[in-house]
Amino acid sequence: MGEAPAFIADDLHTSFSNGLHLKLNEFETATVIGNKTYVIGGINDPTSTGVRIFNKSTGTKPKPFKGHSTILLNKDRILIIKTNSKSNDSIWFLEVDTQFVEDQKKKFETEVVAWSKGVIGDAERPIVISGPSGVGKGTLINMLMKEFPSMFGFSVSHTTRDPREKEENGVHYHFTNRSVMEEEIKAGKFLEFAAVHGNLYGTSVEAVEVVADAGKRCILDIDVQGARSVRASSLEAIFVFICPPSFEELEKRLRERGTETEEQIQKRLRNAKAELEQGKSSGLFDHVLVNDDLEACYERLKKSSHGAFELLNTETEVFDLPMDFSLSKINEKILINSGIDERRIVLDLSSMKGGAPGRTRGLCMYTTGN
Ligand SMILES: Nc1ncnc2c1ncn2[C@@H]1O[C@H](COP(=O)(O)OP(=O)(O)OP(=O)(O)O)[C@@H](O)[C@H]1O
Ligand SMILES: Nc1nc2c(ncn2[C@@H]2O[C@H](COP(=O)(O)O)[C@@H](O)[C@H]2O)c(=O)[nH]1
Repeated sequence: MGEAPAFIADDLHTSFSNGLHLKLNEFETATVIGNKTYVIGGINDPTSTGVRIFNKSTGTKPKPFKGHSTILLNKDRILIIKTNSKSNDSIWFLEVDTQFVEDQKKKFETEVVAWSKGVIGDAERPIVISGPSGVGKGTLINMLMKEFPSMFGFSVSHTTRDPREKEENGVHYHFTNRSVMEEEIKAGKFLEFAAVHGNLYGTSVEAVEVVADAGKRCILDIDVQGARSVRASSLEAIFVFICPPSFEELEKRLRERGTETEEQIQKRLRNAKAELEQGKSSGLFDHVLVNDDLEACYERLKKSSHGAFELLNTETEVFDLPMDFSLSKINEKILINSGIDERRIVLDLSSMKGGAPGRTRGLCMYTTGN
């Protein structure tokens, strides 16, 4: 029996215990086994009994919609264009064999397909900043956010550690507890997570999406293990490692910050040794900066994030897609030919790149003709 992840067709409105919504055709039955739904029967092909297999799907799904057209792209994703919709909510992808789907398959050890929304416009590569505790990552990031508030957005991580004085939930971290976070990790909500200095820390997919959706470049402050996970993920980031000028200076900064107990400081310093070795030698990082003089390091950080200071194109025109259209593909351009007038809408996929998992940016859409 051939097994292919299936696209869920029109009129998605029956719910199954595995969270799947679909409408069965006449004479079809649906059986849920684990996270797969087997739809058997159907009246479309009288010569055989069709079997459709609906696998576990992940990502933000589109709201149920009636009309759509599909086109297969590179055999790794299906492009779905909704009819009678606004251009900013018309483009969806069902990823069947992308890197993101492969990652999810490994994680869940099951077949997975993933929805991702096509987003028109650009999103610059996120910046991952790592380095031992107390080296000055947060200080440098704050300087960047203060100088360029509309350009950079901070990825607010989840953590199971207690908030420090002046730390706000949802601003500095999403403070949570271990059992809740473990459940959310199992549910695939995290792009990366790691046990750091005795607590769990993680970057949710949503934390990155929120920043990208605001048209800003995302900054992640995460440890070396997290950086390694992000490097292996579908997020195309720039990786920067911050070193102290000496171990003694690192200890001094950590103590003078005054936010940890002596026991915690000792633990962080022990971990710093391994982190410094990995950071400097692993080839994981694109840039290694020494934070001796703060201003000088900040200037080098800005240079490392090359391209970051170009203006982001966040303004995109919104227009209506027709009720009826046909699709054709020429190279990297999808032509949406209106069935009613001479108007033709062009979707240019040539610069297609991921701003965040579950979101595809770098798409350009424009109209030609009347
Ligand atoms: N170049 C510098 N020279 C002197 N002090 C610095 C420098 N950079 C940062 N600091 C100070 O070092 C302390 C630690 O900095 P910061 O909190 O930014 O570190 P961090 O790397 O974000 O730590 P953590 O990973 O624990 O969050 C702060 O008190 C900060 O003011
Ligand atoms: N892997 C991840 N590491 C993270 C994340 N958020 C923060 N961190 C790192 O944890 C340590 C300690 O942070 P602190 O706020 O308790 O001092 C530091 O190295 C951070 O970079 C995350 O989401 N994932």
